Amino acid sequence: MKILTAAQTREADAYTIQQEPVSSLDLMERAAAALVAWLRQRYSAQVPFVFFCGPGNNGGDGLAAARLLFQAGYEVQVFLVEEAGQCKSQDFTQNLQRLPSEISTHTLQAGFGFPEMEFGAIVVDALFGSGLSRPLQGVYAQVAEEINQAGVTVVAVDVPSGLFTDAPTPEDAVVVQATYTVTFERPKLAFLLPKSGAWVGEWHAVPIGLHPEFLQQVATPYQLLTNAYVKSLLKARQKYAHKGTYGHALLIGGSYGKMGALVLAAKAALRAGIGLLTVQIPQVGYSIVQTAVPEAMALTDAHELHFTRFMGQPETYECIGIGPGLGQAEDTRLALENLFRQHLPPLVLDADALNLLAADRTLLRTLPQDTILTPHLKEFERLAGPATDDFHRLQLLQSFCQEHRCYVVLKGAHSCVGTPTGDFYFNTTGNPGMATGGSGDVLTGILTALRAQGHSALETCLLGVYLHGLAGDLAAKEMGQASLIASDLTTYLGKAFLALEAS
Ligand SMILES: NC(=O)C1=CN([C@@H]2O[C@H](COP(=O)(O)OP(=O)(O)OC[C@H]3O[C@@H](n4cnc5c(N)ncnc54)[C@H](O)[C@@H]3O)[C@@H](O)[C@H]2O)[C@@H](O)CC1
Ligand SMILES: Nc1ncnc2c1ncn2[C@@H]1O[C@H](COP(=O)(O)OP(=O)(O)O)[C@@H](O)[C@H]1O
Ligand SMILES: [K+]
Repeated sequence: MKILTAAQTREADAYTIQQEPVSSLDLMERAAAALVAWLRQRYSAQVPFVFFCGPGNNGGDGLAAARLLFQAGYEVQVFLVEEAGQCKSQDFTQNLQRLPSEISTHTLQAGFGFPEMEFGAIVVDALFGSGLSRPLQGVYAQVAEEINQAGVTVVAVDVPSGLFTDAPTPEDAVVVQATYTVTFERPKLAFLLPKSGAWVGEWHAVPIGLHPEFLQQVATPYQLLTNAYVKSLLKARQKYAHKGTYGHALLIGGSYGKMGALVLAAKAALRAGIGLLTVQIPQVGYSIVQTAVPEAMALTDAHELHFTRFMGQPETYECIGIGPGLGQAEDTRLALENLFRQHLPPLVLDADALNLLAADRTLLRTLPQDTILTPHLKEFERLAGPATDDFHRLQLLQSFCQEHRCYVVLKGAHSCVGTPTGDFYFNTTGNPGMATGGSGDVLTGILTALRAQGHSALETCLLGVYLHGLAGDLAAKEMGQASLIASDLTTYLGKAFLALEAS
C-alpha cells in the first residue's frame, strides 16, 4: 500500500473531487463520518467529547464530526481556536454554519482560560492536519500544551496537530500527544518513524473513498506492507516434495558465552520451513547445538571459542546466514574477509557480522549482490554514519542500499526494508514485547531459511519481517508483552504461517 505525502494527499483529494465527482464539502462529510464511526465503535454515548478545531479543513473535519456525534446522541462541546485575523477555509465556515445551536461553542484566542474538562472526557484534536506549514505558535501552541497537560485521552484527527508528516518536526516544537490518531485513507510517513511516530499514539487508518485510479498511478518509494500482499508471497508445500526441495541453509555464529543466539536462529530457521540446516560453530558449541537443536547438522571450527575459518563448501548451501553470537575477534574478521572472497550463495548478515563490516568498511565492497543486512538503529549508524533525524536516516538507508546493491532490514517498530532500487517497505506487524534480547537472532534464522527456499531477496525480507512480527503479536496476545521472550517468536511462527494463510 502506497504511503502518500501531504502534497499527494491534496492531489488525491482534488482528483477525487473532480473525477468522482464529489464536492469538497461532501468529501469532508465522508471523512467526518468515518471518524465518527470509529469513535462510536469505541465509546458509548455516556462519554463526553471536547473538540478543539483550528481554522482549516482539519478544523472543518472536527466541526462536521462534532455535529454527527451530537446527532447520534453524544454530549459534545466545541472550542474554536483562532489567532486574530487568521483566515478560515470555506469548508470550515460551512460546517460552522451547520453546527446545531444546542452544541456549546466557544472561541479560544490568545490569553484564553483553558476549559475545565469533565471527568472521563475525550479530547478530539482538530487544530491542524496535513496542511501544517510551520510549527505551532501563539494560541495554537498554548492549546496544544494545555491538552498535553490535561492528562486525558486524545484522539487526533488525521494527524496530531503540530506534527509534520513528511519532514522532521523541530525538537523544540509543540505537538499534541495523541493517544489515538484516526487518519484518513493512509498512515503518513511520520507515523512510521521512531521519533515522530511517538506523538501519534496508536494509529488507525479509515478509508474515505479517495479515487482508486489516483492511488494506482501515483508514484512513491514508500510502501506499507499489507496482509494481502504478504500472503501472496507464501509458497504452498508440494505433495511430492522431499527435504532437498526446501533448500539447505547454513548459519555461522555462536561463540563462548553467546551460543544461545545461534541456537535461537537455528530453531527459527527450522520453523521457517528449511529442508536442511547446517550450523558452523566453535568447538565449545558442539554439544550445546547437538542437544538444543537435534534437527541441525554441525560443522565445528578449528577454534575452541569463536569463528576462524569456514569449514564447508559454499556451493552446498542455498543461503548462508552469518552473525548471531559471532563475536568480533580479529581472526573472525579475517575469516569473514576470506569467506567473502569466495563465490558465495545469497547471504544474510546480522549482529557482529555487521559490526565487523562497520569496523572494516572495505569488506562492504566484497559483498555479493542482493545481500540482506539486518541492522537495528545502532548497527545501522555504525555502518552508514549518524543520522540527524528520522528522515535523514531514510536518505542514508536509500543511498546505502543503492551504493552496495543490497537489501537492508532496518529493525525496530515498523521495521523498514530498504532496496537497491531506492524503495522502502514498512512492516505493520510486531509489538514492543519484541524489544527483548534474541528477537533479532530469530529474524536472521527466518530470513536465512526463506532465502534458501528460493524466495528473492525482496520477498524474503518482506515475508520474513511480517511473519516475525505476526508471531510476536500472536505470542503477546497469549502471554502479554512483558513476558514475551525471543524463543516464543519461534514457538508461534507456525501459528503465524497459519494465520497468514487463513487471512
Ligand atoms: N477535501 C480535502 O482536502 C480533505 C481534507 N481533509 C482534512 O483537511 C486537512 C488538511 O486541511 P488544510 O489543508 O486546510 O490544512 P490544515 O487544516 O492542516 O491547516 C489549515 C491552514 O492553516 C494554515 N497553517 C498551517 N500551519 C499553521 C500554523 N502553525 N499556525 C497557523 N496557521 C497554520 C495553513 O494556511 C493551512 O492551510 C487534512 O488533515 C484532513 O483533516 C479531509 O476533510 C478529507 C478531505
Ligand atoms: N517496539 C517494537 N515493536 C515492534 N517490533 C520490535 C520492537 N522492538 C523490537 N522489535 C523487533 O525485534 C527485533 C529486535 O532485534 P535486535 O535489536 O537485533 O535484537 P537482538 O540483537 O537482541 O536479537 C527486530 O526484528 C525488531 O523489529
Ligand atoms: K489534528
